[in-house]
Amino acid sequence: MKLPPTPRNPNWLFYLKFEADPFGYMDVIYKHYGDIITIMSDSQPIIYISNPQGIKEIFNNTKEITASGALNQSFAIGTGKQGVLQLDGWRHKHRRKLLMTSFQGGRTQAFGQRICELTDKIMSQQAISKSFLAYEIIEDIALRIGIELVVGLSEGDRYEKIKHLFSFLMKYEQSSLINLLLKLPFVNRDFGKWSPQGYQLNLYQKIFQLLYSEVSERRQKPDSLSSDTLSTLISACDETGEALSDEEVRDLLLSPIFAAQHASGAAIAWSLYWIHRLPEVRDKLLEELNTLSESPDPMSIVTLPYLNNVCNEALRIYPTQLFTFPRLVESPIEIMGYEFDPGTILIGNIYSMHQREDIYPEPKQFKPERFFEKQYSSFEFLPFGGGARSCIGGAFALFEMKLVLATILSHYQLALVSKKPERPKYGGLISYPASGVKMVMHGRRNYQGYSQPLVSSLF
Ligand code: HEM
Repeated sequence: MKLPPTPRNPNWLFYLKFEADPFGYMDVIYKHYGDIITIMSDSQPIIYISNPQGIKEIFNNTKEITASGALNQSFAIGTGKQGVLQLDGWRHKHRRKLLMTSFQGGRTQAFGQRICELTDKIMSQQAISKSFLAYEIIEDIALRIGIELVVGLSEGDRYEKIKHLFSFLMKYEQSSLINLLLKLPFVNRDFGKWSPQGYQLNLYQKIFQLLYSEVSERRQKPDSLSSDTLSTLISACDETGEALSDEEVRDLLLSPIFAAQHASGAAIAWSLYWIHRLPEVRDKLLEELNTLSESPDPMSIVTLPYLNNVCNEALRIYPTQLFTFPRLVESPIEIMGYEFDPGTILIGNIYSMHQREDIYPEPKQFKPERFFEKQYSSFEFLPFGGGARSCIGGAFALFEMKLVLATILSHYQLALVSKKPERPKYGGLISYPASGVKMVMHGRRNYQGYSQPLVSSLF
């Protein structure tokens, strides 16, 4: 089997360069080796593809390529052994469908007003003229929305504990020191709760226990009026007609909460950054928001075309998930002139796909207009992946992005503190703003954009 080209660096140097500047290094690799490359992991070839034809094969060829759950076992530490990421075949399909019913259509639409209120409540707590890290605030909003949507909790002791643990875990895993320690093979073991990995496992165990208790209690007192994911799962049956076990329900809740917190939080923070870095984008967006009534219905916000394209462009230029989950070649297959044996791993390289100059002219420029000018195929623009393992929360994530951004933009006057570009950092699965997008609030904005004078004593 002749494999696609492999970057010449030894693996340790490859990972070091990627860690230091993930997007810059991927640009260099694309320029030197093209849109299909091999990275060897021990003796296992992993093929990264950033070509629409190749991506189409990964998403659509379900006969020779599977979305193997076994390849996602490393995430089980945070998502449990029976999480949707770890499942295969018909069981994966069935559980996906169950989860998707709670993230789609009327259920999420009814949640729109709540997203706007929550965003306004958190933003109104920011002091005027004092700087704050937008990524931290947005992550808090996204996590609250995620827990409420998935578990149905918005207050109380258990809610506070769950929220605190998810938030603390994210900070712990994004800390540069912990990240470095967890990469060292002789440190990355469970030596009890005083070791970095043992401590991390202990935090996950606490989350698992809290969610398990919530599942068991809700099973005792089901509420037919609740529309959260937990309610959907406890009233669902598996393929044999039996109810899902409490443990399985708990595992199925975990990856949606993590995704809502991490992926949505980073995507909204990146959008805020671009909007405030480019005054012409912010002004156009405000102009569009000013066409709405004073208290617009959330559904009129989500149909705004420029807002839609700002979100798309933010997801294009810095996609929060750089790669699709891995896929497994099950029988010999040819992709882009290369023949792959069973056992080869294929990954869609979302970032490099979104940076192709032939598809996105001036790819480094943030230009929402490009989405007015061209209709991109789902193999060219793929922030939510595609095929058998495509994002189950993609539609909800876009809905949430638009409502959070519209609420912030139309009610608050914000500015970036620094003129320096914000660097992306890659952690675990997602890329996020390395310095957290430092911003300052100058004041409130009234309906139609008239700004209110600064009255610090109000806050
Ligand atoms: C802007 C926010 C988000 C982005 C950019 C994003 C992106 C992605 C991507 C790229 C994948 C992998 C697709 C593939 O391998 O083909 C994925 C999978 C997934 N996403 Fe998202 N996501 C976001 C928000 C969410 C939200 C809000 C939820 C849940 C509420 C969610 C739940 C999931 C789950 C459960 C999977 C795995 C599906 C499976 O294993 O079948 N994501 N997401």
